[in-house]
Amino acid sequence: MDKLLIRGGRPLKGDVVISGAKNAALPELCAALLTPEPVTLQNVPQLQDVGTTLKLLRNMGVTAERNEATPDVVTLTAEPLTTREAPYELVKTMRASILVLGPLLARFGEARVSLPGGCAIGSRPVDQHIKGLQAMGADIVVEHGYIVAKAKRLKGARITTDMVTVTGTENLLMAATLAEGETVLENAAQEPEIPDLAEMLISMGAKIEGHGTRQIRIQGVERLHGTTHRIVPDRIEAGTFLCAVAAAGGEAFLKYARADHLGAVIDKLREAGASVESVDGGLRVKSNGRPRAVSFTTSEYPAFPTDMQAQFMALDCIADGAAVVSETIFENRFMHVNELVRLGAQIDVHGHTATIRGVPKLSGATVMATDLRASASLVIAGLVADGETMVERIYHLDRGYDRMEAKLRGLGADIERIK
Ligand SMILES: CC(=O)N[C@H]1[C@@H](OP(=O)(O)OP(=O)(O)OC[C@H]2O[C@@H](n3ccc(=O)[nH]c3=O)[C@H](O)[C@@H]2O)O[C@H](CO)[C@@H](O)[C@@H]1O
Ligand SMILES: C=C(OP(=O)(O)O)C(=O)O
Repeated sequence: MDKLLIRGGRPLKGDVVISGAKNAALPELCAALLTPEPVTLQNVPQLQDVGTTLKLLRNMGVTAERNEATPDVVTLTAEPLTTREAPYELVKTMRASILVLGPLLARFGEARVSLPGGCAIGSRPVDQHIKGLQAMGADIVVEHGYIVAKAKRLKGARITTDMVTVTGTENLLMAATLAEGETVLENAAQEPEIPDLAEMLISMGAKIEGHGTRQIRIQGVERLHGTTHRIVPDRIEAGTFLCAVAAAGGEAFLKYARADHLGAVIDKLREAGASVESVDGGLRVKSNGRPRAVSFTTSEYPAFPTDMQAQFMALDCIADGAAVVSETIFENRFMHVNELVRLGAQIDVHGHTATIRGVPKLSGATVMATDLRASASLVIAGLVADGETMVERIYHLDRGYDRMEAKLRGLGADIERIK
């Protein structure tokens, strides 16, 4: 199993290119199922979850070709399909596999998708996806660990989800594009990946309004056609590099990073004392010495993202003062705390709240990554710690970051992958 060896204490300096967003790429790859015509995606990040999604789609008969000269361009053709099934072996490694459910059901009238099951950060049920599709007339049973769904043609409906769900909104949005009549999604997620998906679907002939707001209206059409779409830059990857520079010191230019998608994170970084500036083509970040401790609460976009909680906590670990961090989205998303403590951090957890008392220095040790963003948090901690930090189980990191250690090395970090 690969590990990362980090020799901490070096400031970061230089330019880094932000890749396409994992959380936009995954639904957008699945959206290719909605049409028999070729769909080309540009700016596809090179990460494990994309590989798993391509495997899942190919397993159904989709042809998916990466352009050799430009590996960030993938063309998919979902015709003919040999099966409408997403097997457990593939779904278990990536919860976002549930995103094939809506498109399969909408275009083919049937789908058999393994239940994703629990994962490190919480139980993560998909009841809202199922409830929404049932409201659109689907006949759904859960048997032998699979969601088995059938519908002659989905019918438009008004759907109010019990909570804001990102992939739930995406699944229902994709399904509604081919349904008969109008669908109104109330309490829809507003994360930037949703309008990006909606723009892609519109370019395929879908009729969608209100994406990026709490209410999305979709007029179903008979069929969708092929398209070429460029995936939005990854705001969480950008946020991770912003935190890394603010914690480790130095300054960097993040090419393609978008300030308008990172409002809450940038506000908190400024509160911590870093300078973050929107410049032509990206973001510039500069550390102004030891950060100040900053408290925050995770919530739905546009509030502070849960996917940045662990990385910002690493910054708070070496900040001046104490911070209180509340996690409101996932019930078990403090798995990084015990590992940060192994590096010398002072953190107490009570339920959904962590109190961090900043220390002047962390000290390198061997730590174990437990989930994707926890891994990124340990890498940031390793960059600021004295001596050597070994981060084990980085397959979690590889799931969602495009060549992170190479990008950090480009900024001057002393970090290497141990095979
Ligand atoms: C591939 C992708 O885009 N993943 C993101 C997506 O995950 P994902 O879409 O899985 O997260 P959701 O927005 O659905 O989850 C929000 C909350 O709703 C709950 N819930 C959700 C659906 C459901 O049917 N029932 C239910 O109870 C979840 O357990 C969680 O507590 O949004 C999360 C929240 O911003 C991010 O951390 C993930 O990076
Ligand atoms: C939790 C995450 O992803 P996923 O929903 O794919 O598990 C994440 O990107 O931080």
